[in-house]
Amino acid sequence: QESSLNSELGFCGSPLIGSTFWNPICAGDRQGLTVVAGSGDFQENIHRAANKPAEVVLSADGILAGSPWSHKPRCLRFENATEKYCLYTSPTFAQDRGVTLFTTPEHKDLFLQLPAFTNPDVTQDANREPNPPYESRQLPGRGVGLIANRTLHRGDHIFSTTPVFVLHGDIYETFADEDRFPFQTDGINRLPDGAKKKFLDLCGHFGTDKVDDIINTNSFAVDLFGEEDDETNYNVVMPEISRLNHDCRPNAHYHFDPLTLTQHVHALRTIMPGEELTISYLDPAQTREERLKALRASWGFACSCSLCTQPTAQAKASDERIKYTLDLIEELEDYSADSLATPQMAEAVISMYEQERLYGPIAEVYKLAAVEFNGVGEIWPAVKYAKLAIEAGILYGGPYDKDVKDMEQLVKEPQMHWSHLLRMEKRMERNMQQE
Ligand SMILES: C[S@@+](CC[C@H](N)C(=O)[O-])C[C@H]1O[C@@H](n2cnc3c(N)ncnc32)[C@H](O)[C@@H]1O
Repeated sequence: QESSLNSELGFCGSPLIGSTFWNPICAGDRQGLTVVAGSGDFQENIHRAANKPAEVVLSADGILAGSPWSHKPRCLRFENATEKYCLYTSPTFAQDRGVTLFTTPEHKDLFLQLPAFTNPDVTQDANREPNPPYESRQLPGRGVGLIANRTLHRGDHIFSTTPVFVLHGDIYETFADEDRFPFQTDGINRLPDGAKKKFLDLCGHFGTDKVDDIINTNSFAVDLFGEEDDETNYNVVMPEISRLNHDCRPNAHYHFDPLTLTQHVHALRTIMPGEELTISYLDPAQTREERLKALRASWGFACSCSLCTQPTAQAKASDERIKYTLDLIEELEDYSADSLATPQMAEAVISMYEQERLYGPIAEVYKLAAVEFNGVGEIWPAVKYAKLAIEAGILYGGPYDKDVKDMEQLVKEPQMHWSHLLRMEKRMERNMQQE
């Protein structure tokens, strides 16, 4: 489960539910023959010159009738591989905001089947900020940030935006920088002026190729197409949401809807006017040292949030709480007969998440508690925690998140849920085997 620049760029850690800030540097690169080619929509003529990348000249003169793309797709292919990755720009996507996809022709066809492309109505409320609950300001030592201009309560919607650049995760491993960079730059140049300006105004911090630097610093990692463990990782840049700075105990969280290609941001707790809106760029259930290291490596700053600047005694207690909860969560996620998990253990984890102010990820431990109570046949506490998991899960993973759906099933029919009496049955089986 995890997501901006794909958050855990530096150490490629496991992502949080839904989209995650990601940093593709961890994907590394590989050198290979570059091919500039047309997509499957166009006839390709490949010309190879000695010691030079093969180049493909498109035989079609213009854009095919009915195509949503404003330019002839250009493609890259690694050596003799069959897979190629092409640039597709739709200037009309999301009420003419526009988007460039850098993906395979096969995935391009899947994108075109998404409601985001087939039904423009689904994105009509995205990217619109008639009366935003924040102002954008330059902040000392942290660049641009967004400051709340009115009181927000937990669950309040802050904004929703669609990406202007969507990149298949495999391009980082497949292509050398010198092949990839010009393509990425071309992908941005093809965008409508408004989207291009919003992208180019974003900050980078690695000081490398401008467009690549902006992608590294500002993209979110999202999973698209396929079943759970078989989904493809994409990096998406949504310029407005990228203005949110990091806090290890943020007051807002985001989730990505893969059907509408829209990222939604909501308040996680009460936010007072004048407070900066923040999200977490990484899995917040890590020790201070781990968080500081990851933030420095992936986003180039020394975190000065309230948690990272606590006095030593509090910081040590927080680290110990986090390590302890991670051990307990491992036990709770063990559904074998040997697990020592109990409902009280799950409640202890909830309490520690509250002490840690982990108001987004707490969705996951509410679920563990619901399952634990249902596992021993205590239906009403199970329903109570399932309801809490749904409330927090909608903010954390979105209304269509699989954990939210699972908890809705538990509330509806606890005795029919996969967890009902699971713990008791496993332990009885084990006892019988031992006798
Ligand atoms: C996704 S951008 C956030 C918006 C950015 N401040 C801007 O001006 O566009 C990430 C960059 O913002 C800065 N940043 C984010 N959170 C910060 C924080 N808590 N303290 C200092 N700098 C931060 C870092 O330079 C980081 O690389």
